[in-house]
Amino acid sequence: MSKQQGKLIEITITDLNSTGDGVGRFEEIVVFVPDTVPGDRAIVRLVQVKAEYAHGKLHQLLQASAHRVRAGCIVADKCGGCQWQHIDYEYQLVAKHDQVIQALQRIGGFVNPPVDRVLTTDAPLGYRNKATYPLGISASGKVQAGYYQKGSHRLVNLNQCPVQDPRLNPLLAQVKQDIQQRGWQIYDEGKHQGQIRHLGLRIGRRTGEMLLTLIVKEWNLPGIEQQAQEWLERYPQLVGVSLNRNHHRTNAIFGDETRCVAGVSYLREVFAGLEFQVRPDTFFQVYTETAEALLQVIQSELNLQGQELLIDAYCGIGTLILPLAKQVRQAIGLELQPEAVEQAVFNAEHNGINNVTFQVGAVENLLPEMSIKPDVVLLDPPRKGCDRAVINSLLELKPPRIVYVSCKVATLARDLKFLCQDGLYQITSIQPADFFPQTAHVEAVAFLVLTH
Ligand SMILES: C[S@@+](CC[C@H](N)C(=O)[O-])C[C@H]1O[C@@H](n2cnc3c(N)ncnc32)[C@H](O)[C@@H]1O
Repeated sequence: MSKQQGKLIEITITDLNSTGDGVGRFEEIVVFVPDTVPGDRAIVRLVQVKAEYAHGKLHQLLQASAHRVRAGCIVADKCGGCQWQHIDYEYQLVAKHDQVIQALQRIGGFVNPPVDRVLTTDAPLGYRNKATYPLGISASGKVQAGYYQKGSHRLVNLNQCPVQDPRLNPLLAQVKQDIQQRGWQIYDEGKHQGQIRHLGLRIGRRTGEMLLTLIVKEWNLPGIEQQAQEWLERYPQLVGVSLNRNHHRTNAIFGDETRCVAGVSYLREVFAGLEFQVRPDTFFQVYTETAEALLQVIQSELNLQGQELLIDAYCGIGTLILPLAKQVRQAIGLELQPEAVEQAVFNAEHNGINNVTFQVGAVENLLPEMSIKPDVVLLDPPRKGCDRAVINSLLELKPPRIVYVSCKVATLARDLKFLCQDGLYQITSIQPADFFPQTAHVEAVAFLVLTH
């Protein structure tokens, strides 16, 4: 038997899979190897062997691919935050384009999907406007913050992260020290004990305003008011410090309740020419500039004439619906999270947009109850995609145009298959966008028209 666990094999990497691992073949099986690139020839240690595939670990690089680069991060080989720091940026874009095509072909059954080049604003580092770091304790008792190692809950301690907006970095090391000095207990997920679980940082790219949030197990954190004031004084761009309580045994980061401890409970950001207030606990696209470029593609593709009724399902704090509302007769936003809707209502009023209303609830409950006939439905669901009830309502409502914004192409492909069954809808184009450089994640927008 030539494929035992632990065995060293020599392979050539020919592909990348959807989670970002290199893919090669050894004898009759497929081998997935993190940290490799198509074109690499390598010695790989088999770490898990199944009948038709195996997982391997890079042991020695014999010949480096032409697409391999030196990572822009010193912990890139350990940290699970990025998968593609070792791949040149041009090739990352090519790989993401392929990823979208493959998902549409394999999962959606589309033979020749019309996928455009990946949209990018060409700043593959220093782009993220938000960081949420799990906290931990080192063997010597030091407070740590960082990301988990690939496939584990072991923390890789960071004092800076090259994909984050560099203005957030100075806070990281100092806040860890302050937590240590205050003697606040770091949460232990095994025992479900301790006080602080995560450190959240957020920045308005255009305004420079920052928010600091501690995600805590219980509200009681002695000295937090004084510490929060000290942080506000030390960092003039920091406009608010909040606590968010998550007292559940869960992998979800944020809990349901957020309280501002010092300063204000939101930062201001300029997006598509509008001023938004963004809270620590509501969704906002992490790459502001590319999200704005994608919105321009949506606007140009839709070519709205001012007469349309638009529904934005999964509208968040109004990032997409508010700029679009200025180009239609009426807009309706649907959103599950009450805090996001509250913020969306504020953002609409603040920008003088008065042809938009919002409904709080799950799209799968709200949409089937709607008796109106929208001209355009915009969908921007979380990674799991649309509930089947949402797809069924769309098949009944038959809006002439659907725009589907997705952060997971597998569920996009699944949902497009349902919408295009029997030829009811046709995809006119698909625009991928690089919202997450250095990672294997890709955003994509599909434009659909009703055919009959
Ligand atoms: C990917 S975000 C998009 C938000 C917004 N379109 C934007 O660009 O900022 C998805 C949003 O859907 C909301 N959401 C998740 N599940 C939902 C559901 N079943 N019904 C309605 N909204 C939901 C989340 O709270 C989140 O605000």
